[in-house]
Amino acid sequence: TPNKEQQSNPISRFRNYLKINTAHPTPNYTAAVNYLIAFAATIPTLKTQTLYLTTPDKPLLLITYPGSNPTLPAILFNSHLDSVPAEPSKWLHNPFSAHHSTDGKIYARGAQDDKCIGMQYLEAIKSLKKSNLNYTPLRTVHISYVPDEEIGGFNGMAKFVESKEFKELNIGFVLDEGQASVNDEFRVFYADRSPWHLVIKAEGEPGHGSRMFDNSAMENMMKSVEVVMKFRENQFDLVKAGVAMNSEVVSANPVFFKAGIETPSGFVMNMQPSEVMAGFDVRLPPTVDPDLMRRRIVEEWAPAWRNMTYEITEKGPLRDYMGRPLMTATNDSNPWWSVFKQAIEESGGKLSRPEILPSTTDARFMRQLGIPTLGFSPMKNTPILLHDHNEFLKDSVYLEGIQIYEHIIRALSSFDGASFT
Ligand SMILES: CSCC[C@H](NC=O)C(=O)O
Ligand SMILES: [Zn+2]
Ligand SMILES: [Zn+2]
Repeated sequence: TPNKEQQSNPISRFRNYLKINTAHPTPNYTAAVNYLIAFAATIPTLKTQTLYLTTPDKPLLLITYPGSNPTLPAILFNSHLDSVPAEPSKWLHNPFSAHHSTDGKIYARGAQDDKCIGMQYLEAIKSLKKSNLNYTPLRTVHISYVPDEEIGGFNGMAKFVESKEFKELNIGFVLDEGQASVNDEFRVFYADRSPWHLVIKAEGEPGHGSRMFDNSAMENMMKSVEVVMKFRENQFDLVKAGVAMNSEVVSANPVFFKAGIETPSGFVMNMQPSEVMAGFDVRLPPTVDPDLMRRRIVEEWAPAWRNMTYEITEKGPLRDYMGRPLMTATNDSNPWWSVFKQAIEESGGKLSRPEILPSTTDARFMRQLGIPTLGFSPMKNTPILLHDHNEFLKDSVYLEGIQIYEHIIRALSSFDGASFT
């Protein structure tokens, strides 16, 4: 009969975390936080604290591994509690059963994004304490579990970084989630692209469906759509030609069109509507000047002379408190970078060239405060399945990740920073 240790091992603990459904729109944050608190309680010296920065159904869990010199800036390891929804009928296995296949794959929503890292942080500390009894961190290590990253983080990390509790942590460096790598090198991210939700609206002359006339709302909108799609093609051509990576160009993807006069029996066919709307998901790399982009939108995408209006909703900051683009240095000017990189190398791993993340994470809120923040999830030789059907992570990749974090946590938390605090 299996003993207790065999029943509860890193893989079973990961699978149990994955079985807690924290998918939007109804994430069970309370269950996830209770589970993490119970696991943290099995690791000596860890302290836990639950913060409620908005409503009681959106807890934020903070776990602390105290360092011997609390005056030094601390290290923060962040992960989000939530995940995007899943369509179970389109999966091979139920996305909330954490099915473990005979070839080692663990299928679950959140397996890659990002419940793996949330559990790996704790497993790494557990393992570090077991294998290295004398190890005490110099710097304090904090682990945060935040709600709502997938819907923008406005009631999660955005509130946390503004809190008195966060300021008191005196964070010097942050690791947050990254993305899987399809080859043998780990990926690391020094910036995100900023999302803009752009809605453009065209107005024009209504009229009988049989009439040809200038300036209908539809015609005005179609002209804009052509302009946006041409811009998109030019940006995408840079990627296809190998001149830039996907995350280094501006993406502008149409996500909705709203037009026509709809009745219970369908769209009215013989009326040309007086109003049309289209929505675009626009992503700006930190290297792009947002004012130039705004001018392009006013002058070319939604020009008033074509009877168009627009609304841009910026989903987060573009610049830090000093007005600088939200980028973390990945060279010797950033001592944390050097310590991080060396830890990866000492663990036997290799890093590929630092990248900009194509999407957005909570890292932007910490970079806004000027805190160096890198995106990193130790998943190599793994297909990129975040937000996809059949998201999975191999057990061996998960376990290797725990060892990588042991190296990272030890290196960062023992970094004395000599001339640097
Ligand atoms: C509007 S902010 C949304 C944040 C989201 N993050 C993960 O996918 C993203 O779309 O990048
Ligand atoms: Zn994520
Ligand atoms: Zn995500």
